[in-house]
Amino acid sequence: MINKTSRLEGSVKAPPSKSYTHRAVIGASLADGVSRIINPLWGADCLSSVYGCKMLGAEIELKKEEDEWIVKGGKLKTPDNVIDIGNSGTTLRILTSIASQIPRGYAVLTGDDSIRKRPMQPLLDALKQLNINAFSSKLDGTAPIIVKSGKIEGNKVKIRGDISSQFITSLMMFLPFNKEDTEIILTSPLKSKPYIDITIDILSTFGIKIKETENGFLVYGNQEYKAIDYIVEGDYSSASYLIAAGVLINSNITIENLFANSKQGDKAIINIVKEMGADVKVKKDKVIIEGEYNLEGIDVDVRDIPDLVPTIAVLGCFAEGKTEIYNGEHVRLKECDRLNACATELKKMGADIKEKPDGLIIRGVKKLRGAKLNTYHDHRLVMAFTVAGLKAEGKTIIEGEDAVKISFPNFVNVMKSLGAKIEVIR
Ligand SMILES: O=C(O)C1=C[C@@H](OP(=O)(O)O)[C@@H](O)[C@H](O)C1
Ligand SMILES: C=C(OP(=O)(O)O)C(=O)O
Repeated sequence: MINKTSRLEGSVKAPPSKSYTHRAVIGASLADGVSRIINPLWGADCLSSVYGCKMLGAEIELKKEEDEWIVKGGKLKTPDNVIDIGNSGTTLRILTSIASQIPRGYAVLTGDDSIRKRPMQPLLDALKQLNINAFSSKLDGTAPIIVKSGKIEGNKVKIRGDISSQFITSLMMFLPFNKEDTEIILTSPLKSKPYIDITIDILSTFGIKIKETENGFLVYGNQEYKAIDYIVEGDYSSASYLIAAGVLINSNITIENLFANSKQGDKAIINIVKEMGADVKVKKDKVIIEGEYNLEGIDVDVRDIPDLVPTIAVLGCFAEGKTEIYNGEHVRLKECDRLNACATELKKMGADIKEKPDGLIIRGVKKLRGAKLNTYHDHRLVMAFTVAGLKAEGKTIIEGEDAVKISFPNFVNVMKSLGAKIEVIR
């Protein structure tokens, strides 16, 4: 239950990056040797990657006190059971390609109700072009996915870029095992590109080279992952809820562990709130928010920042005039249809919000009223709607609050430490 909060104060650390943690643990599992992942995200999605990598042969020790994961990788094995990756799209997509490199037999990857609806066919079709047999058990392009052990063949693969960049990340992480250099050719414009930049960035740390080309990417063949020590940076998508709360409520807060030179696309949240009129201060490794701002509505292209949509939708509700979110067709393909969910639920608070095929049009009403909101088992909706609840008149009940464990397990405590009036009712 959330109550209107009139002041936020204090200093908090942004949780570690979900995207970097996934790639770090999977890359380390492919490297012959021992890697250390320092400051990993202990969120359920990243633990799904840990579990999947273990099932595929990595030895991983999770050291809570040291806040480190020790990964001994390099030898893939045939899993002795189905791999249940829970709610994590990133894990499902990346491990589908990797699983083809087990020495013999099959791997089966599945997950929860939401994951078994998320698109996989473009990746399955791409793998087929490389002589890898992976298919949907229901023959409808969704998990469970059955992957057959096989040798990569060919030097070209075509894939569309507009459904999920995770397909391309997946290919990038497995193609170093091809004997030949492989060209990834995009057949439609790439969305969520910054996540590819994250992949290329961390893969270079593992010693894997990828080149951007005119039509896509070139992954060099016959490359070996090398073991590394890796410190995971803070997560801008998770920080977006803290930043949104900070600019909407009278605040004096500092969010540490956010690096100004990060490759994360979601650092765009800084420019979005600045453009809306909030004078947040950006330092080398932190963001400072002081005061309370009157925000103005803006148009936001979310092609490369799909995960910020719920945050921007909430900001738009409290801004003067119109906020338009566009280029976000892929935002419907996440844990739930987030465009529809934002429109449906924020309306319950009195928001003026219209759904379009590729986005939302929000007319700021300045005042929302507390309501009972469904969050569709979606962590980002829980966090964005919490921010709306802190600014709304009266009480807001957020159903399914425990979904925050996916990407920001201590979200409620962090918010409470800043003074947010939140009570968890179980
Ligand atoms: O590769 C990643 O770490 C991610 C890519 C994005 O998905 P899409 O590429 O499917 O848009 C993003 O929404 C997701 O939360 C994380
Ligand atoms: C869509 C998300 O993650 P994934 O695709 O890994 O499930 C997310 O974290 O918002």
